[in-house]
Amino acid sequence: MPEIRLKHDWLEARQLAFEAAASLPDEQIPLAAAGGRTLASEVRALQDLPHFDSAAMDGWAVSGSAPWIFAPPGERLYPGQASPILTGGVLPPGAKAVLRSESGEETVDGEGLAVLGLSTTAAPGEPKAGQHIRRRAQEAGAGEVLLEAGSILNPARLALGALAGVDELTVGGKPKVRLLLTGNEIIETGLPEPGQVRDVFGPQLAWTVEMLGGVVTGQQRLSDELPATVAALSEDDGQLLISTGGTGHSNADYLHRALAEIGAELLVDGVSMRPGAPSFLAALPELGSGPRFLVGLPGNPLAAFIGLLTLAQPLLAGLNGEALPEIGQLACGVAFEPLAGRTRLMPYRELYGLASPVSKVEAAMLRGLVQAEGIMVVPPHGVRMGESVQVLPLPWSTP
Ligand SMILES: Nc1nc2c(c(=O)[nH]1)N[C@H]1C(S)=C(S)[C@@H](COP(=O)(O)OP(=O)(O)OC[C@H]3O[C@@H](n4cnc5c(N)ncnc54)[C@H](O)[C@@H]3O)O[C@H]1N2
Ligand code: MOO
Repeated sequence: MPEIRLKHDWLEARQLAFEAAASLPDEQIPLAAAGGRTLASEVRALQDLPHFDSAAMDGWAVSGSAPWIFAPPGERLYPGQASPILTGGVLPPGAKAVLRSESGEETVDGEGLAVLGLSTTAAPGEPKAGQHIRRRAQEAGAGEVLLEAGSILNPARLALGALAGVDELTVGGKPKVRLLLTGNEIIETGLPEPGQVRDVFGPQLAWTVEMLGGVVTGQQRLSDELPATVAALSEDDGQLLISTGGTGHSNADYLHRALAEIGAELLVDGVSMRPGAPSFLAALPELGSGPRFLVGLPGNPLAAFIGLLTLAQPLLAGLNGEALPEIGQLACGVAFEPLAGRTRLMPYRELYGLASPVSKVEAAMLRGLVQAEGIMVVPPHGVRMGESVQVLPLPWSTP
């Protein structure tokens, strides 16, 4: 466990959050739930693909050349025999080709026997040997590697897994995240009255967390009271809880009291940054299924987003077995005075190749973030105009 210290500077807090997490073990999950996951072990064809010879067209399986008489369905065909078949149907033994329905005509000969001949629209030479037959193993032989370990399971790969008859896949472990939204003043629909606040996290935080590599298993409104908070922190259902609001130490804030009551360990107790200073990271007591963490985000919307990038993003990267996300560099378009001990995280746009801060970026605002292309990291000692600053991409602008 990292050493516990209070009020970490921004870089240190980010690093601590990353180091707190060990990469999760691989897991087996149902194929249909594996979209977007990283395959941990290769998938081989369990049998030939396809596993039997079949028709690629509706029509007749035929042997020899026209005219054909009909053999009993499914039985071996001898030269001069045919039997009806549908696309995907099992080819009877002895079939040399499939004549598609447009190219054949069933008639009755002089003795009243059903006969298949070529229609007037049949192409010259039709049916060629092997025509319209899907051969066994033409896509893959049994044992061939179909999907490489390390590949991201996109829709085509999932479909191929299904075609191969696979029911479960072994994928890299991904952190399960539950969201706890505090605040008795929060309403989820309609226009808030004075004293009420419209919830800005419910509609998007889960999505943002998914972009950062978490699997959100649930989202819960948490009333401002101690027993409910203790109960919510004591459920054994994943690796990470992310809370919003209630990071303060007022009578209405219960997170810190609940953490103390359950014996949690504060790994990052506030970050010397603006906004988002009260953001914290705690290690929760283990309940049987491995390490559990709580990232506490402040209630102010922009502050919460900065807390998410500072603590939750690196923690999720660590749990996913990924590297700490890289920080970019950009020349700064304005000068910033020093701000004792505080790193400023400012939404910016790139203008003429320079990082230029946007307006409306107070902790409780959101219009600045809407205009932003990234977050610039202004160190406590300030920045001269034209000097390089560190920049973080927004989760939704990451390639
Ligand atoms: N005496 C002090 N007061 C405050 C301090 C301080 O150091 N001393 N720090 C300020 C800072 S900085 C922040 S940030 C906030 C942190 O507040 P909390 O995390 O305790 O959050 P709340 O008090 O619950 O809410 C703050 C603010 O955010 C609004 N909020 C909460 N949830 C939502 C939501 N789901 N959607 C939209 N808005 C939400 C809430 O209504 C409040 O307006 O504390 C400062 N105070
Ligand atoms: O840091 Mo608070 O996070 O200013 O709103």
